[in-house]
Amino acid sequence: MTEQSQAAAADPDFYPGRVAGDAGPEQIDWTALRAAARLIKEKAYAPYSGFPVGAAALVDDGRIVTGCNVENASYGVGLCAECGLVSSLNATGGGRLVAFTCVGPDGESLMPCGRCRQLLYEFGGPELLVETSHGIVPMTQVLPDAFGPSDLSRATGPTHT
Ligand SMILES: O=c1ccn([C@H]2C[C@H](O)[C@@H](CO)O2)c(=O)[nH]1
Repeated sequence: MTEQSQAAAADPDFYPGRVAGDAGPEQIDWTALRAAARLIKEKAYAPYSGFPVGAAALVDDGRIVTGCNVENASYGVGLCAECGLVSSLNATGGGRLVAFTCVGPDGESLMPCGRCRQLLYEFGGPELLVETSHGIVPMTQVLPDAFGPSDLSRATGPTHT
């Protein structure tokens, strides 16, 4: 059992990086986050789709992490901007995502794709604030009834036939 799955087993509300005392949407500098997403979008490698994406998130220690999409000639293995963002989060010290925004080719808000909602849930949990074209909403609205780390507490151990 890993340290994280032990923590998940001990606390049903566990998710990595959880802290008390969350900031509300009004405490977040969304303009700065959007600017960071627009800036990193310029680094996207999207020669196949022509659809550059930039993502930026505020971490609970105040730093901002970003990511851009990186495509591949083997289309299916392309990486979304959120993949780069969560990699950067972990590479630069970990922590919990507090607020997230993503922009598409026009620099305007873009909803994270289905898989990336799960990536974001892992590191932001249900309270992560997400900017959408219709306002700022918690992750519970973006990924309702989410499967998450705490569900793994029901594991029965390795099986094979
Ligand atoms: O949330 C999303 C949705 C799409 N893309 C990328 C994947 C692909 O490179 C391009 C077109 O789907 O946009 C992201 O980076 N994040």
